[in-house]
Amino acid sequence: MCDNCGRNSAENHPFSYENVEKLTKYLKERVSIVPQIGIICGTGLGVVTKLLTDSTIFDYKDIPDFPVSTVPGHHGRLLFGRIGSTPVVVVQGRFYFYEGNPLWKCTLPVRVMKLLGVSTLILSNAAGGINSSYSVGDIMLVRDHINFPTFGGNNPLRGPNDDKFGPRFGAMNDAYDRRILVEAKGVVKSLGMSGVQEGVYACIGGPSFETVAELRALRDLGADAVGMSTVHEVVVARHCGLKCFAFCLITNKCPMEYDSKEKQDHEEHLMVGKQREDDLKNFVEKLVLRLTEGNLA
Ligand SMILES: O=P(O)(O)O[C@H]1O[C@H](CO)[C@@H](O)[C@H]1O
Ligand SMILES: Nc1nc2[nH]cnc2c(=O)[nH]1
Repeated sequence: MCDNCGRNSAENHPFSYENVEKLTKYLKERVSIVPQIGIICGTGLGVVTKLLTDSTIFDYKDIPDFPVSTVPGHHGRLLFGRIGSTPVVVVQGRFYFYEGNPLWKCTLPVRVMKLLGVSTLILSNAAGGINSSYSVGDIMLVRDHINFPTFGGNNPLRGPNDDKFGPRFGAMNDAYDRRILVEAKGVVKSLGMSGVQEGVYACIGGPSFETVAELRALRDLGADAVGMSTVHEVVVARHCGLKCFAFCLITNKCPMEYDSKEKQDHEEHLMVGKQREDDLKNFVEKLVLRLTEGNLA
């Protein structure tokens, strides 16, 4: 029974704290790892799962009340394991607004991770490069975001606030943890990685990609890259006190001119992820180790 609205099924309306607790209990009873870091895999970025040792895997369809993924390239699995000695949980299979999900449902995995014990979240995504200096295959460390759905009132925290998760009104000027960003830059340097940028990610609702006029507007508003995810997860993560770090794989250059040859194509975005797999895997592995060693996780 939902405490917020009194209805029976937890499937079609916001989960109360108790609903999420129940869901989390199901997982806790079946896995001994208490994850410290949560990782959300973006489109084509499932390579991170290869880092896990000692893993226990749940298909979403087997977890009572958990939504299922429908987007190609997203497996729909929750994986528990270790990266080095650090206990982690990996979300492989996002839920998107454009699939018809309300944002509270898109962000459910974040609250599940919180109640599992996670304190730091690493989010990744495939994004289009708006900044003219970006190339396909670049990695952009996210300094900040522009949450367009929220400009229109569509925020995952809309509706009754559950104080057990966090306060009604929350600051977002420190959405992306500065100290983790500094560590991430240190990892980039130590690995000698090239093609790494730092910038602002804009989220639009999708699933259609942007018009040229929309892309120019996003650029003029300060966006360096654009996608359809991540920001609502960060809103919910910050609400419940998780530290956040995010990075984008630039899978395409956005067509900023009417005669641009660039084209946005989901299958191609998956391919670019494959091409940068090794770098992404090494980056996440080293970052997790650094955060643990530096007591930042
Ligand atoms: O943000 P992630 O999950 O990487 O997915 C990105 O890739 C898809 C488009 O190819 C969109 O869903 C966009 O948001
Ligand atoms: N909205 C949007 N999402 C993406 N995901 C990967 N590339 C893009 C893009 O160009 N635009």
